[in-house]
Amino acid sequence: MDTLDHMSNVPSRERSRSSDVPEGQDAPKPTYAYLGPEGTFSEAALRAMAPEARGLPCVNIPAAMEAVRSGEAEAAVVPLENSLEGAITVTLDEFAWGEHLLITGELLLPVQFSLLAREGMELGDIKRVVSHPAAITQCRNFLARELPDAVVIPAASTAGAARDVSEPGSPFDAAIADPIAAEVYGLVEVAKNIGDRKDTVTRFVRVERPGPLPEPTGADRTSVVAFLKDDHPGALLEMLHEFSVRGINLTRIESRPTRDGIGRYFFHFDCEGHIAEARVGDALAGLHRICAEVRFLGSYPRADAVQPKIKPGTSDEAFAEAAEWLRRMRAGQV
Ligand SMILES: O=C(O)C(=O)Cc1ccccc1
Repeated sequence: MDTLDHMSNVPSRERSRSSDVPEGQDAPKPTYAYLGPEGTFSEAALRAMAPEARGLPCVNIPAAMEAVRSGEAEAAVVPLENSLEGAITVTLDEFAWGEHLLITGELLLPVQFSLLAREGMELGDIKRVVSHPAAITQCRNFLARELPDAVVIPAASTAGAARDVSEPGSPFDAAIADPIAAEVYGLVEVAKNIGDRKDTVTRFVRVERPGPLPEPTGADRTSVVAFLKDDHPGALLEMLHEFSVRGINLTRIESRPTRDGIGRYFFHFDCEGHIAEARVGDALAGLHRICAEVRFLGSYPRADAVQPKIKPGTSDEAFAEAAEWLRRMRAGQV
């Protein structure tokens, strides 16, 4: 995968809510919250998406999103899914349950993991490994093969784990993290590129307070959360039908517990297209009619710039022509 190609599609447009800057003065740098501390993959994603931004490291993903809600940050960059293990559920749940935020951009970040330890440590010395759960699950084979007896402990972030390992008297022997974290925290790479697959990618999204949407580009993605009205046979099929009948391709579907009891779920959908396009708007309105609640999470340019194939009869022109036909019929102009 060509990283820069994907990164270059990040929209440059800033939805700045700051007032106009007087002539001769530099615009203030926007503040972007991210899962800290320095050296996380989230920080790498943020630097790629908004090189001009001031980074605000946060203790966890919900705190980064909360910094946007409170106005402490203009935006946050948070991981949403990875190509090996799927969803980052804490992010999905924050979108579904937290106060409304909008996704305004995305980035695909190729991710490589290293095993970092203090100088002098060797693989055979490592008994306690610490890292973010998303890193641990992507390095399962390495851990089982090379460190079968090691205890693996989850941490708030990869770089936080590396920082913990670097501290004198640390209870941990090694961290799984970005090689960059070795430089930041004075550690050495005991093993490099230890991911179960060497080509994993994490999708990050930029999150902002509700406001104007990014303009459609022709290669967009739309994200929504849908809560069922009631549990009945075919309820999921009915929701999927709203997309399929309008020729809309889904790019991700996830069920998450409603927290009301076993067997009760709500759904996250990502689909191709922009809510400004007739077929997508119509599908979301259809979902709204049949669901208890639909939370619109945003329409934003796709990082891979892939354009959807428009099925005959589902273009904006086809919708406009059909609406005009209906108007004529209703007026008796047969
Ligand atoms: O902990 C980090 O560095 C993060 O940014 C979260 C994460 C962990 C593993 C892969 C991608 C993102």
